[in-house]
Amino acid sequence: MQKIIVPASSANLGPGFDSLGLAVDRYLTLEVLEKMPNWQIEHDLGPEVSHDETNLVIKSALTLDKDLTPHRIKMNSEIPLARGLGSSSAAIVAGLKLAQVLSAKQFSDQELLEVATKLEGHPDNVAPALFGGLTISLIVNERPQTIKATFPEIGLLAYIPDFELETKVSRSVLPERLEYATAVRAGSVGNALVAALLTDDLELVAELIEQDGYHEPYREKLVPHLKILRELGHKVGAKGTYLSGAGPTVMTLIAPEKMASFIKAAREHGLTGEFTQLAVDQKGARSEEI
Ligand SMILES: Nc1ncnc2c1ncn2[C@@H]1O[C@H](COP(=O)(O)OP(=O)(O)OP(=O)(O)O)[C@@H](O)[C@H]1O
Ligand SMILES: N[C@@H](CCO)C(=O)O
Repeated sequence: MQKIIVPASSANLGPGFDSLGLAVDRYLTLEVLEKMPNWQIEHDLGPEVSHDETNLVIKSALTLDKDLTPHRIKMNSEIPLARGLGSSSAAIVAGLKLAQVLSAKQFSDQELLEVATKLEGHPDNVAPALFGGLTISLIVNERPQTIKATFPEIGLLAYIPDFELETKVSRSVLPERLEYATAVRAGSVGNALVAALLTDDLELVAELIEQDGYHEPYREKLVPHLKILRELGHKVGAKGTYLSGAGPTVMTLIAPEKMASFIKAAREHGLTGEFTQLAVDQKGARSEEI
């Protein structure tokens, strides 16, 4: 039997809006079971996620190859829905990997990236879900491209609030236009953040990852815990806090030995969501025979 494994991902990393993404070790898995007259996907993700060919996983698979033979699929996901940890991208990438497993045709990594980006709308989550690690992505000449890089050695602590925030809602508060000077500054901060990440300059990362000018200032009202966690991070010497994807999850770069006091302080400030330590997934989406 084939098993497909796809990591969660944390997008933006502050000023890398719609571009930077990091694969993390929470997983969506598919088990490819017997052939069926119609597609059937078993899961316990709740009533809003369908069980037939309208499911995002199956729709994505059929986008790559519309002639796939229907199968029974078992899906398990550790990635919470609509929380900023790339659940929709993981589902899309899992569907593309499913097509790769079932189809007689061959698909290149570039084809997978192109179809996944088209389905998700931007490449920042699908690229790390596909390839693992830290990815720097963009769409140039209408083609998505991505560069895989190494993330510095630092702990990752996610705060996952107990409410959902759909990407389309979180994008609806963004402005249609930015002042020229604001855009220039936001771009230069993003460039320097990438340089700081690639040169392991964690002090500079800590400063720049909190200097986004593209999305966080507009989303703050939807995610009031971002400011609280950022300020607590400064007190305990964290290496930066940012809104993960479209939120509401907030990610803090912080040494593991500082996590307990950070969490304790957050609880004292009334934050009741889940704290979870994450690690970078280096492999990205994969399929294996079990
Ligand atoms: N395993 C899945 N199977 C089918 N549909 C899914 C699955 N996971 C997510 N989805 C769909 O994607 C929606 C969530 O996508 P959304 O872009 O709002 O959030 P996200 O991908 O979790 O967060 P972000 O893009 O900010 O990291 C769900 O409401 C559901 O419709
Ligand atoms: N870059 C995207 C990630 C979520 O899909 C956003 O922040 O809206």
